[in-house]
Amino acid sequence: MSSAVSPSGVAAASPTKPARTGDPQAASAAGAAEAANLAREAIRLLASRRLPPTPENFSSAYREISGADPQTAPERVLLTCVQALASQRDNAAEAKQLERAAASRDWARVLDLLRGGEKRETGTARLGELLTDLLRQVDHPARGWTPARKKESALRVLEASGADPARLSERLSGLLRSWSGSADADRVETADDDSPPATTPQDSLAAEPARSAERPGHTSGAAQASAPAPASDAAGEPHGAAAVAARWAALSAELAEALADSVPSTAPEAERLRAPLLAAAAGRLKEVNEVDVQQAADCVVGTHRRTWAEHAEMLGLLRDVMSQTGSLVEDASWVQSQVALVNRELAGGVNRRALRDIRTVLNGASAQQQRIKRERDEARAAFRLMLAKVKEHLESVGEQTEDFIGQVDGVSAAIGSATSLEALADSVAQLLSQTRQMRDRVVAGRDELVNAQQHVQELEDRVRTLEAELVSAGERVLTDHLTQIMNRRGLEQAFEQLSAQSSRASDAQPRPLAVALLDVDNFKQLNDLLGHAAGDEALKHLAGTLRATVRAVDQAARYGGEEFVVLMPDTTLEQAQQTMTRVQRQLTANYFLHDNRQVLITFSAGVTVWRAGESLAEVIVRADTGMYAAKRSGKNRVVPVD
Ligand SMILES: Nc1nc2c(ncn2[C@@H]2O[C@H](COP(=O)(O)OP(=O)(O)OP(=O)(O)O)[C@@H](O)[C@H]2O)c(=O)[nH]1
Repeated sequence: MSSAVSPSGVAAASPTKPARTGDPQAASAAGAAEAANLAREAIRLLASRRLPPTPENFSSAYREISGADPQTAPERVLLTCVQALASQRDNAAEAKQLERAAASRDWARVLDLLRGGEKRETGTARLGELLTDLLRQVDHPARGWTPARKKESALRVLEASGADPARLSERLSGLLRSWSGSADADRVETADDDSPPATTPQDSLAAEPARSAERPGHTSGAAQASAPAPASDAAGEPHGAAAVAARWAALSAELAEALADSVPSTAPEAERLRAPLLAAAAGRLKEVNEVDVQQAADCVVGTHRRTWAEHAEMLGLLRDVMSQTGSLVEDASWVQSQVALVNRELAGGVNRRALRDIRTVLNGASAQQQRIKRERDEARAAFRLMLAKVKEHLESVGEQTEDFIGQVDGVSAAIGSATSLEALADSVAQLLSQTRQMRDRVVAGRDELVNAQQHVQELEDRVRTLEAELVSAGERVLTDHLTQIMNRRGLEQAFEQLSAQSSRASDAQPRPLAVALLDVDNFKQLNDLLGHAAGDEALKHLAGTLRATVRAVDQAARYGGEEFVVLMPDTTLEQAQQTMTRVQRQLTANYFLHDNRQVLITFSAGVTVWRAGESLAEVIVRADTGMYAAKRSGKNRVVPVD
């Protein structure tokens, strides 16, 4: 849930409009805990529906869960949200500041901290917020700042900052501070500007006729058309306050358009967020309100922040890969598989957790590789030593054998010429002693060789074990840590292989690849009744049953949460349906045991057959329609989709 709830989203949800009717002192500890749980559940619900945690969405989710309006206990709810956000901060000092500000009900400070903090690092991320503040504040007169003067100073900042978002952010921050009376506007606006500051906004504008409106590629014609008709000079050029108004209308339109362009198309409700901004870009400023702009800005800021964080993570990962390549070249196949893994991650759109996983694996693998290298070097040295010993031994055996043969010949001659029994006995005793010595030397040499060979064997075994560990470290990144079956990444890899295999099928030998999507029935209820840990065990039980029931060539994966996917090569739609029904029967025969109680786990599934050229996501969407049909028609069934 932490990834689904963006800090900026919750910041927008709560502190911007804190209700002031709550009575925290009257609330009992139990009531506060309940409110905290409800708030957490509300945020979870929003995350599961992929809705941004705006004040409206939050209120309706809270109402849906509790049946009550969160406005009845606003401060408690707010406090819970801020505490949740604080607990997600990496920076302990920032987390403490947040908690302290929330505890003292200093919501303005909370908002400031939520907006400041991490975003200070990224000029781009800050920009969305600054532009929102700028739009919001510009029409409000402040001490020493008429709206016209504000607009004029904003124009100067924008024009003087070029295309550098960090510079623009810094200057806009300064400008906003100066509007609120805490800084010198001219210093901020012209900090590294060579041109002397204009004496008045009007002078400045008169000296530089409507530059922004003339910019090539500028698309705010509609905005200009709908702005109040500016007063014109003899040449037809607007001037004075009218010129300011015209340029401001153009600028607002440009800003709105830029903000609309920055809302990523993948964002939930992207079209809804973009619509009011596009209306503003077309000059229909009345259709836009503060909440719309704030929501869009939050979305843009959140996306930028994630992108920057992922970017930083990716750079770190690439650095790791580069620094590890040297030590990994010993095992080229392993390197290739890891490089393929990294490439796949990068191609599929990076996300922080995946990158962090890969990084951990690569770091572990690098250390492992170093150990392998060391032990392999030792094994090689021991082997060389053993060879040297064998050679030495063979040489000495050769010499000794020659000596021995000489001695035996000598003794034979002595035996042949022995004239007495005593002389014969001496010669035989000599022969026996020489034979014994020879045998002792052979045994000693053999023992030495056996020891050396054992040592080499041990070292080789160790290298083999380490290499196997290295491979399993690579595989770990493809395995779901809870159920020990494949995770989504593993599934993608298996799908690539099996779909390629299925593509090679001929008419004479069709190789259909069936895909099943399973979703556990009433899993929330199971979690609620038996606890989350039991829920985890139930998932493990299901994964184990799945793996044990399908064929070895079938690939089962945890797709996420309580959803599983099974890829079944060489399987028709009908066979796939039968297989999933068999898994269901197996689950009823093989109950999940919790505290010695039998708990029946059922699932609903959709099955379909992959069509050539389809992506994994596409075929899963089709299986998903079957799964939903199974849920709607009473659950615990399998629905095939052609
Ligand atoms: N214990 C546990 N629960 C999880 C895990 N992942 C997701 N869940 C929970 O699974 C539940 C899914 O709930 P719903 O999507 O409402 O689905 P359901 O209760 O199974 O309802 P139906 O699908 O309509 O049968 C949520 O409560 C999630 O918190 C997990 O890894 N472990």
